[in-house]
Amino acid sequence: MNFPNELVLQEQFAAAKVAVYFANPAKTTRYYGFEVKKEIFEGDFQAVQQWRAEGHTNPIFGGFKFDNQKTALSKLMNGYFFEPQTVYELVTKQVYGIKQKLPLAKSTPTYKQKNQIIQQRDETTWPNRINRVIDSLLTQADKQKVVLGRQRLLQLATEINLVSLIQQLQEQQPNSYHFVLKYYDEVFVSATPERLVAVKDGQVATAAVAGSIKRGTTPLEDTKLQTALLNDHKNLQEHTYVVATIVKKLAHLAKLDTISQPGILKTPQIQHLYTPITGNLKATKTLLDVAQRLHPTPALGGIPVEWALVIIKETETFARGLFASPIGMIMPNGDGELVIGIRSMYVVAKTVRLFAGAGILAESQAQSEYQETALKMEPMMSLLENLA
Ligand SMILES: C=C(O[C@H]1C=CC=C(C(=O)O)[C@@H]1O)C(=O)O
Repeated sequence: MNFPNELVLQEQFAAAKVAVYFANPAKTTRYYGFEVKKEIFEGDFQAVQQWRAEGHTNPIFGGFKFDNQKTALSKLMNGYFFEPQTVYELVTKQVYGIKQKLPLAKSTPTYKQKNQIIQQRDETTWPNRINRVIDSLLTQADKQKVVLGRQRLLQLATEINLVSLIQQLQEQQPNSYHFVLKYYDEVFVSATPERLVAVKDGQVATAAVAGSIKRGTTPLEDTKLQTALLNDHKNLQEHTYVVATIVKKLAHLAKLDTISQPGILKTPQIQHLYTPITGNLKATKTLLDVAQRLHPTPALGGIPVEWALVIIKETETFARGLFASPIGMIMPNGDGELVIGIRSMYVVAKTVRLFAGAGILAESQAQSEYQETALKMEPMMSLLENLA
């Protein structure tokens, strides 16, 4: 049997009952997995660890739910992992010193008209709720940060074309991980720039991604915004909290390399403060041990974390499910990669929920945090606006 080309895999994805597509930011590794060999619903870290230890021959894909809140919405959003019956791995090949980039699949468009967003509803009370949280941060010196999210509800004219969705992701979001998980009529999509943890051959890699600003419309404006972000007190503080917490939490699991000053991570719509954190994982420790220890980092939860989780529950109007959660892949040998389910949406037929959050500190301005969440919804909005 010939190895199918990527378009065939995308068509298989659209036709499958259960499927996954997972790609790294450079798109040098792209996975497609189809149909269920084994699955687990609502597994927490321990349950998935145990389920995994029973053995699997193929990689496992899926995600955890963010916290202990359950959503009545769906099975998928309450946490779902599956071992596909078939997994295809498309990898860039090193051909005698020349790195051959894998060509991205392209279908000849047969459509005449793009899908349309016919209704949009935002949570307009969000800034008021955020102001209350800012007030309580101002009066409690021991509470530093909480990441609060909001939803946007959309109605589409027609159901999503999944072949077009994967192709548009590849075209529009070159610097992010892609994760598309399909379970019957439910689909969760993320174009996230944020890695929670990758483990390979005893090496662990994570990163702090927190602190954001928009992209400029010209190279000059873009550089000015980048400089502003690198010198902005609120964003630097927000970022420092995340780095310090990750380093502290990893101390007994890994021997970390030296941590550098924050750099910049750019996606087409937004730029972030970014600090990669790497090291040697202690023997006997696994990807899931590290993920359990780190989640939720203060880039998705807050400081102190227990307080932040209560504020999230009180302030947000929905259970997060896979939004802001560890999602990704675990290899049969226990290595793998989990990323964070942000810049994401949840689709059932023609109804779409977009999610975005922002780090709230005492010095935050509710209105500018609202704008930041709108910016973080842009990747999914732009995807939907261009779907066949
Ligand atoms: C919660 C989100 O972003 C987090 C990740 C990166 C930067 C963030 C920030 O600058 O606020 C957030 O902590 C989201 O995109 O929905």
